[in-house]
Amino acid sequence: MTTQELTEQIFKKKSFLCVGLDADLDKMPTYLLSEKNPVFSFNKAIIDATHEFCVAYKPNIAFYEALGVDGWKALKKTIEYLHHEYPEIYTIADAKRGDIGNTSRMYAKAFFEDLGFDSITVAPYMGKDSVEPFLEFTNKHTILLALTSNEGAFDFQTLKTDDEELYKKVIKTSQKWNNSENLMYVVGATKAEYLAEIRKIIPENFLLVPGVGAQGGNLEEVCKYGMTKNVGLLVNSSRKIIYASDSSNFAEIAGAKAEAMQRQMATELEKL
Ligand SMILES: O=C(O)c1cc(=O)[nH]c(=O)n1[C@@H]1O[C@H](COP(=O)(O)O)[C@@H](O)[C@H]1O
Repeated sequence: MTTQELTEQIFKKKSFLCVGLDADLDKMPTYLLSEKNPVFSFNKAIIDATHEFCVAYKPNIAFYEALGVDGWKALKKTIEYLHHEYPEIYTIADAKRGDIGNTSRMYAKAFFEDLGFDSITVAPYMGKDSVEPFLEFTNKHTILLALTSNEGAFDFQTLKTDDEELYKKVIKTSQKWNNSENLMYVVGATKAEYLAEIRKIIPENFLLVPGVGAQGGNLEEVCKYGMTKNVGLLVNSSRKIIYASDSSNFAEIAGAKAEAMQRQMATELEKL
C-alpha cells in the first residue's frame, strides 16, 4: 500500500488506529483453546469486530514464533484473511529485524513477498547496509526504531555523541539512505514530549506510535506534538483492546474499545 492510500483510509475512517495482534494463549478466553487453531479464531473474531474502527493491524511476530509451526501457520492464515476480507487494511509485521545485507534481504522476502505485509519494523543498530535491502521494495514501508516506548530507551537512544542524541542521528542519517521515502519511524507514545523535536527533523514521515493504553501513553499529547497536516501517525494499542475481556463476548468488547479510540481520533482530526 502506498503512503497516499494509507492517508486516504485514515481520512475516510476518521481513524489512525492500529490494533496490535499480540496473540497470547494465556490471555485468550479459555474456551477458544479447544479449537483447532485458537490463535486464528481469536484474531478473526478481533478483526471482524474492530476493522471498521482501525486502519492497520500489527501482529507482533514474537507471539507467533513462540508457538512454533502452529504459530507461523496462524500468522499466515491471519494475513491471508486480512488480504482477502479487508484489502484496504494496512499491515505491519512487528518483527524488529535487521542483519548484514544478504540476511536482511531474506527477512524482507519473508515478510514482504511470502507473507505479503505492507511494512516491517526494523532495528537500525547495524546501519545502512542492514536496512537498505528492506527499502528496495516498492510500495512497502520499513519502520525504523527511533525512540522506543520502554525504559531501556534511555540506555542508548538518548545518549549524546557530538552533542546530538543517538535517536536523532538515526533519523537524520537514515534520511540519506537509498529509497528513504519508504521509511517510517517508531516513536513510543510514552515519549510524546520528544515528538516536537522529531517533527523538526522529519516534518512529513509517518510515525508508528505504540504505548498508549497498557503502557500509559496519552493520545492527545501524541497528536499535539506529532500530528501533521496529512496526519502522519499510526497509533497502536494491543492489550487494552484485544484483552479488554476474556469472556465469550471478548470480541464485542474489543470492538467497543476500538470504537472509543476511533472517536477520540476523530476529535483530534477535526483540529486539523
Ligand atoms: O515496534 C513496536 O511496535 C513497539 C515499539 C516500542 O517502542 N514499544 C512497543 O511497545 N512496541 C510494540 O507495540 C506493542 C504494544 O503493546 P501494548 O502495550 O499491549 O499496547 C507490542 O507489540 C510492542 O512490542
